[in-house]
Amino acid sequence: MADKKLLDDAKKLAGYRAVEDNVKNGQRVGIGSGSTVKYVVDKIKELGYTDCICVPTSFQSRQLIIEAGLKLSDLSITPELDITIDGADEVDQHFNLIKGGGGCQLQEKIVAHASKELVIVADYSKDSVEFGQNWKKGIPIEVHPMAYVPIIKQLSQAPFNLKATLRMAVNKAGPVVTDNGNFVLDATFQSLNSQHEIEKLNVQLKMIPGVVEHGLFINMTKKVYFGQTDGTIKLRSK
Ligand SMILES: O=C[C@H](O)[C@H](O)[C@H](O)COP(=O)(O)O
Repeated sequence: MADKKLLDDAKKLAGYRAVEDNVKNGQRVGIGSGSTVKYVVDKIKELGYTDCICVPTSFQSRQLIIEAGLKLSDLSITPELDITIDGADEVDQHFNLIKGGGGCQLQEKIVAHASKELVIVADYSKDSVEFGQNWKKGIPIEVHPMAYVPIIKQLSQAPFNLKATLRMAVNKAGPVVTDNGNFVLDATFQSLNSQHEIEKLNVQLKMIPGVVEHGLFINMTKKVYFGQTDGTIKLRSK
C-alpha cells in the first residue's frame, strides 16, 4: 500500500498547481469532492481569491468552501461555471475517468457539465494506462434505493456482465446513503477492452430505470495534474 504521507504530498502538489495554473480571482469555480480537492480550496484561500464564486459538488465540498470563507453559490444562482477542479479515482490513457469512490458522482457530473472546463487533480496512484488497471473497486453507480436489487440483477446479465454490490457504510449499520438520498453500487467488470465498449457502457448504464448517475466520466476532461512522489507534477493534457 502506498505511503499515506507520499500520497498526501502528491495530492497537495496537484491541487495547488491546478489552481495556480487555471484559476483567476473572480471566476465561477466548481469545487469537486474528495481528499485532493481540499488542497484546491486551501490554495484558492491562500491566494486571496475571495471574489471567486464557488459551487460545491457535495456536502463535504460545501463545508470546505464555508470553512475557507469563500463565496458559496449553487447552480440555480450560478448555472454556468468557468472551471471545475475535481479529483478522480482513476484516469486512463484516453482521459476516461472513474469517479465516485466517495459517493459524490451525481453532483460532480452535474457541476462539471455546467463548466467550460473540468480539470482533474490526483496523486500518482490514479494514473493508469488501461481502463480499470489501478482502480479495482469497480464503477460506482448511484441508484434509487427501491431499484437496487433489480439493477444488480440486470447488471449481472448481458450486455453488462458486471458484478455489482451494494456499498455498505463503515460507521453506520446498513448501506451508504448519498447526499441525494440514494444508494451506491460498485460494479466490477472482467474486461472492457476498447474505447468503444467503454463509451457504449457509459450510455447503456444511464438507460436503466433507477440508475441516477454513474462514475464513468467520458470525454469530460482534457487536463489532469498528477502529483508525483519526487515533488514534481505530471501534467497530461490534450
Ligand atoms: O466521490 C468522490 C469523488 O469522485 C472523488 O473526487 C474521488 O473519489 C477522488 O477522491 P480523492 O481525491 O479522495 O482520491
